[in-house]
Amino acid sequence: MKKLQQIKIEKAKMEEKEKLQEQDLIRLMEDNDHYKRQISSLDAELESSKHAHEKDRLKLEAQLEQIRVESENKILELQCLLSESTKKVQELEAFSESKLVKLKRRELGYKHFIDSHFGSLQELRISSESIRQEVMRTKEIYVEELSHFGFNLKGLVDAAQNYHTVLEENRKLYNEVQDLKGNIRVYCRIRPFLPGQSQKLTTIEYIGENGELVVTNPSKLGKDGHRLFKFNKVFAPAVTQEEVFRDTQPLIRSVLDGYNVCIFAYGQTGSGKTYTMSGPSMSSVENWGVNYRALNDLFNISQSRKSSIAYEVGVQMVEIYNEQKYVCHIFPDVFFNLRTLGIWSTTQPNGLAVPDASMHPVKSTANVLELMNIGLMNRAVGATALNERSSRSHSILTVHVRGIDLETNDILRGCLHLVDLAGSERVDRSEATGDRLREAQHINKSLSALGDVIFALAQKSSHVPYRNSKLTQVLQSSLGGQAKTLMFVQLNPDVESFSETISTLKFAERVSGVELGAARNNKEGRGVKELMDQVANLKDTIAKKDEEIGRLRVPKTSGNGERRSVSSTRHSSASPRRQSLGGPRANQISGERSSKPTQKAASDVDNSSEYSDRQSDTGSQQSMDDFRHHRDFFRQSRLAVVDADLNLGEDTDSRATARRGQNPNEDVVLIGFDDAESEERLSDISDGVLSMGTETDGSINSIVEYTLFPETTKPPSETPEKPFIPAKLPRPTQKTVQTGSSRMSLKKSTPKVLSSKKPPSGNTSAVRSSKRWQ
Ligand SMILES: Nc1ncnc2c1ncn2[C@@H]1O[C@H](COP(=O)(O)OP(=O)(O)OP(=O)(O)O)[C@@H](O)[C@H]1O
Repeated sequence: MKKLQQIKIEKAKMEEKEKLQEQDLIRLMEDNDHYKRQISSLDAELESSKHAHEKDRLKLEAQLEQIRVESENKILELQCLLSESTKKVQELEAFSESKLVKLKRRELGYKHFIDSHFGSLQELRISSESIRQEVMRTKEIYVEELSHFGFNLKGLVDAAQNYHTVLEENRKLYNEVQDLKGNIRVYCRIRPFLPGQSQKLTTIEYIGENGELVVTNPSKLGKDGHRLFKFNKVFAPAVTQEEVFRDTQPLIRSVLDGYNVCIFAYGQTGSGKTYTMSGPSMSSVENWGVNYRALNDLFNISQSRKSSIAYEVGVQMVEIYNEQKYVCHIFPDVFFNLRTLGIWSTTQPNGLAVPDASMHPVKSTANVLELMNIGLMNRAVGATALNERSSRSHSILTVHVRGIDLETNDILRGCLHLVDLAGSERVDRSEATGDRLREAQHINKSLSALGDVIFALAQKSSHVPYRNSKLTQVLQSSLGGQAKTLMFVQLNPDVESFSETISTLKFAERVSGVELGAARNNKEGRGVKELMDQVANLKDTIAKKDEEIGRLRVPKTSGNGERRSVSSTRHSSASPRRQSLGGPRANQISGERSSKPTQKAASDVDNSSEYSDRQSDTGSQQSMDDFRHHRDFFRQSRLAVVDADLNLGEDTDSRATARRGQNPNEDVVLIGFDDAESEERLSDISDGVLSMGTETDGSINSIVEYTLFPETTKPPSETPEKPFIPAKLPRPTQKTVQTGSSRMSLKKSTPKVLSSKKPPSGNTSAVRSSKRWQ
């Protein structure tokens, strides 16, 4: 049992063990499955990695092949480069070899050069030593010469210190010479016939070298047909612009010395005023008129003086039209109404009479030419727009000069007025009305005012009527005082312009006579003049006798021949002025006239001019006495004529006074004469009268007042009462018949001249009464 028990225990153990073994087996079988599965997955993995590896291997082999090809190419390239480099190295070796050879050669050359220069240096050293010795010697000479120069320089310094004093003295002397020549000068210039006018008859018979001028009245034969005038200078038609300027030049210099100068051109339309003042064109220098030449001169002189005086130049270019407006041509927008412009009442402290807004600084002639071109262009435009106004307006170019003396800081101020006056023709003959009449009146007024100012200055009158017109106001600074005045009297030689020519010449003669009557020259001048008159008269008598003898000897020739002989005799006369100076012969004529009024009327142009001659001869004192004398008479006569004219039979004094009180301009229109003769007579006589009216109040009224009564201006002849007889009012009709032919020709001529601008029309009598002094 025990054994069985043991066996049983052993059997249980055996069974236990078997159970464990079974479990192990199961586990091992599971492990085996697991491992089998693992092995199969590892197989699959191995297979895939084998594929991948195979792929990589193929890829790497391809890359290897590519690299191999590339490296083979590279090797080839490198082999090429190597061969090239080898070639280059060989070349460089060859080049450096040759360079070396060259450098060696050059080194040899330098060696030679240095050797030779070394030799020269030795030579230079030797010569520098000799030069040093030379310099020492020269230095000694210099010192000697320097002391000599110092001595000379001292003299120069003294001279330089005196330079300013000498310059000042020179200026003074120069201007004294100018003063001696007279502060008012009159140059007469005769225009040549224009192309196509060569067939025309001329009124100019003789031009003397000393300013004598003989004009012929084509309608009067014999002696009465000739008139003699004397001016400072007469320029023949052929005289060039340069020659005309040569006689004007000295005045330009005065402007730079601080003087005021006024140069104006007077004459009828188309007589060459613009030609003389501006020239026909600016393009050619030889045609330049006074304006351009004057400015050119100003700049040239100012340049030559620039080391001692610094000059500044400014120009103004204005136009006065109808006494109301002026246009600044350089600045066409500047268009002022003079009536509202207070500045016109007096000259400004800076010497400007017009607002300095219109002033333009200029630095050279080219500058001026440019400005004047603009000005002329603007004027041309204005002229078209305003119906060719240029002939009926005064064009004024004013040059202001300011100089600073660099040594003393003194300031010099000079002013040059260059004036192209309005046409001076007798507008009254053209029967103008409306605007034209107004223009005529204004031109008359301003030209008369200009004459009044000149005469007032000549008479040294305490009152100079500058304010009577805008023209004289603008020119105020350059008229009177130290100012110098030059008038160009422009003549048209055409016979048709004879009447205008005579009027112009009479005006000019009176202006020129002004200077002759000046205090300083008068004393010496008159004695000489009287003697010259006597000589001239004697020569005249001899010539007459010769003529008579000639006539008795040879058969009587034609009228023309006779006339020629008269004129030729006259040419040979020593003093052509004899006739106009009014010696004993003139008195005789005057006497005849008063006793035979009908004969006198036959040539009233000459009558009044003879008076004018006498007037200039009698001197300023006499003139002033005459003036006072006549003025009283004018008043009486004027009143009488107003009365006669209106035929009212009332108290003339009160009527006239009342009328004057109403409107000063009314007289101008109302006092008229229908008779053409009286019209001409009035203008002629105005020559002799208006100049005396310098101390009037200057209105148009007063101008007309003194213009209308010609006879009263006749100087007293033997008996002082005679001039008071208004012998020319009224004039017998018979006289008109006697002078009919000459009058016709005169009357025809005037409208012709005017028609070149614009044919005027209208009421004669109205214009007539505004007769201006010519
Ligand atoms: N000395 C001269 N030589 C040649 N031609 C001249 C001379 N003077 C004037 N003329 C010519 O005569 C003509 C009229 O001259 P200009 O225009 O100067 O006269 P004006 O008096 O100024 O006239 P206006 O009063 O109309 O201005 C112009 O054709 C001008 O070229």
